[in-house]
Amino acid sequence: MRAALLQLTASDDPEANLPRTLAYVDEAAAEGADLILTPEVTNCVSSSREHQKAVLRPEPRDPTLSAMRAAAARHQRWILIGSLALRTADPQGRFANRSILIDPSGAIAARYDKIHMFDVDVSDTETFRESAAYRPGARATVAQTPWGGLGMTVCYDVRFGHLHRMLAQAGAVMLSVPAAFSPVTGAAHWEVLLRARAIETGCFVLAPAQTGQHEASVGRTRRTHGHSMVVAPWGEVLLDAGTHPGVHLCDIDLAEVEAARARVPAIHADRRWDGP
Ligand SMILES: O=C(O)CNC(=O)[C@H](CS)NC(=O)CCC(=O)C(=O)O
Repeated sequence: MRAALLQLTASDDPEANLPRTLAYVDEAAAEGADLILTPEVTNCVSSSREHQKAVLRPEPRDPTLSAMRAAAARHQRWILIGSLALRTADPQGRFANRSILIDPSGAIAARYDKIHMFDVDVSDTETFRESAAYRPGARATVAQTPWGGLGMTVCYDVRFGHLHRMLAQAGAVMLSVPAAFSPVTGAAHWEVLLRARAIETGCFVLAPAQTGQHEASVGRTRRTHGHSMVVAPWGEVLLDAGTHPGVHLCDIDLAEVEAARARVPAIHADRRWDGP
């Protein structure tokens, strides 16, 4: 199976971001990718709630989603939109941070709303209150694909190891971790967290990331860590995309999942304790 991770530097303008994303999808399809993955908030990286209110749409009217569904059908490939920021019917006006899997007919195969909100003071200058803008999801999702179960997560979820273990126990052989990681925590934690999740679960970890300096017409600009990554179930880093935007390909042999789990059966046979 050939995966293509699209590393993006999205701005806060969904209309301006879309042509670049679609050009990368075309490139990935031409390179023979079976599954094309994009980062968290593919449509809009913004720090301004007012701006988001003005530019975001609910799922049925989101132009990025419509265009990606058409692209999946045109190329007959699977596409995982790492996430879209979407309007919802939430009475408090909060958005959804929603990961969406599209099948090769262009139909939506699965959805996952990010569960863990990044409400963190990383440093004096880097503070995040994701829960002020987004409504957290409440349901974990393992999507069925031709290559086996795909456990869907988003960004900060990567720090909650039990979610990933649960996804693996529910049948995941791949975990998607689309991200817009902060540069400070990225440098310290990103790779080791992804490798830990892969080793603990015996899953392939597919982690497409936002990278670089994100242009913003409103509010403060943001920087992200980049380093989109694929990690094998034994823990090897198969792909580290560095910090340049673009299409990054990685060939994956799903037989490695059972091989790793047979060598160290921590996810199935040797499990004894499921919490208090
Ligand atoms: O804000 C949006 O529009 C979309 N959401 C994000 O970019 C989120 C919240 S700010 N980013 C993360 O979860 C980074 C986690 C991270 O960096 C860590 O765990 O260290």
